[in-house]
Amino acid sequence: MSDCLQRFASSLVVSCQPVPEGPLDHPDQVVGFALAALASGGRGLRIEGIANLKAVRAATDAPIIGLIKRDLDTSPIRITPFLDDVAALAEAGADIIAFDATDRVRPVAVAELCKAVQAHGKLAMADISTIEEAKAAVALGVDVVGTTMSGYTGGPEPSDPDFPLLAAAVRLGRPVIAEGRIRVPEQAAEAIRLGAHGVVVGSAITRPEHITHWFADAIAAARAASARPSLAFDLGGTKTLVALVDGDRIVEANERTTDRHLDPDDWCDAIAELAAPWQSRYGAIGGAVTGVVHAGRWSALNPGTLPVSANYPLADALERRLGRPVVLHNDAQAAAWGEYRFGAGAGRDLLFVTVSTGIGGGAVIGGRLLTGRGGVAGSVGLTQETAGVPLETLASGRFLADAAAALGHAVDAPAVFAAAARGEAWASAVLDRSADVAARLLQNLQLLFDPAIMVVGGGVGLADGYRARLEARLAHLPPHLKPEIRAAALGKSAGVIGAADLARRTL
Ligand SMILES: CC(=O)N[C@H](C=O)[C@@H](O)[C@H](O)[C@H](O)COP(=O)(O)O
Repeated sequence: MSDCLQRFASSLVVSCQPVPEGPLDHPDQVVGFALAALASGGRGLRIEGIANLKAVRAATDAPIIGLIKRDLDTSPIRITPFLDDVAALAEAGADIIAFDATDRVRPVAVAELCKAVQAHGKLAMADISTIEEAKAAVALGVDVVGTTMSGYTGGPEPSDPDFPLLAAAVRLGRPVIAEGRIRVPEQAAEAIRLGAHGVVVGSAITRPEHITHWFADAIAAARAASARPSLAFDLGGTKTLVALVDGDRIVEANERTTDRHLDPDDWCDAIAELAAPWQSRYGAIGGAVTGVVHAGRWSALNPGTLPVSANYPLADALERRLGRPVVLHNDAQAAAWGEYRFGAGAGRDLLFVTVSTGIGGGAVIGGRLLTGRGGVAGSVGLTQETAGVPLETLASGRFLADAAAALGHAVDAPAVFAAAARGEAWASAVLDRSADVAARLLQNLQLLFDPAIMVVGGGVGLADGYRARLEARLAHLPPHLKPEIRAAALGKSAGVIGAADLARRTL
């Protein structure tokens, strides 16, 4: 490998290309950027234009990738399209000359550009956009390949670097420079881990106009999202709650019994009717539903709760009625997020387990709500206690009523708690059976995720004495394995508060 390439092996190369015609578009400023970069860990430079290149060459002997950008009427090729450009760059002191090597209409063939660069005693860098172009360039004998052009040959500009292309190009055996949309240090490090010979970073270091826009746009989006309340709904098996939500505050709410005998179209109509009075008062729209939502489609997890047919297009159905996109989540996932942001979690990693008519859950780990591949992450009630027996059938509110009935007491879950409080042994025994199963679940979840806290909610989970039963069963565990149980703080509002916040974040 040439000495020049060796000098920035596994290192940062800083592209110092001001925004054309911007206030920093002057050779003095380019030299300033270049020297600042070299003084701070940059090992090479990428410089556009002859005047800039000459000025920088006079200021440093660091390796320079030179290029000339042109806007041609007859070709989309912008980077070093002509042989004269190659000669001028060689003359001005570039060590490496970069040229567009994409497979598009061009004034000069890639082979000729490559030959000319090397004839001037310089290294040829092929800026490519596909693996086929990389292969063709390597076959022509270029010295180094850059992923520079990926994402810039048509279609919308992606937001991430093209790491799959980098990884594939590295396998061709020629040095590859990762370039294009590397915005944060972690991406630069990942490029090196993928085998890049060097990493070119431009905009994120030397285009303050772009960087300022990134910040200003993100702030503007957050401002717009928090300027108005969100509309959120929680569609469950027994009730449909629709609310205007401002942060963690329910401004107004409307509720209706969910008619299980109707179908999803009717449930969507109900949501739209309940939201109608607030039409112009909300920004984002978020929804929490029982069952699983993935890519805007809704399916039942437990048809006993609400008999939704598989893959109902819920996002479309609601957007048609509400006139705006709706961000959807499973209800327990949304509640987990609500508790994480505004409730018992207070920003700590948590597992949320709601023991109610059924059992649901959600996980927020590392500040992210886990939704999973298909949307079912956190559905702890459906984990199998023994083959074919979902855990919730042995611990939920439904279980309490069934177990009571089997003992000759035709009562609901609250009545089981009341009987236990009166000292009736049969009721305590039923609660103990549920708590045995739920405590085992919490112990397993601690081992799987090791969250900071375990938030327990739901009518059963929050009923008098239930948490104490769980604590008693976990008391023997050593501190590092023992779940830190907290009572859910948002109650029945957790779903709408979480759904509203999740929607606000996607604006
Ligand atoms: C596509 C194209 O014309 N890229 C140019 C190539 O020299 C420059 O405008 C980029 O700034 C450079 O590639 C570095 O990329 P980023 O600024 O994303 O770090």
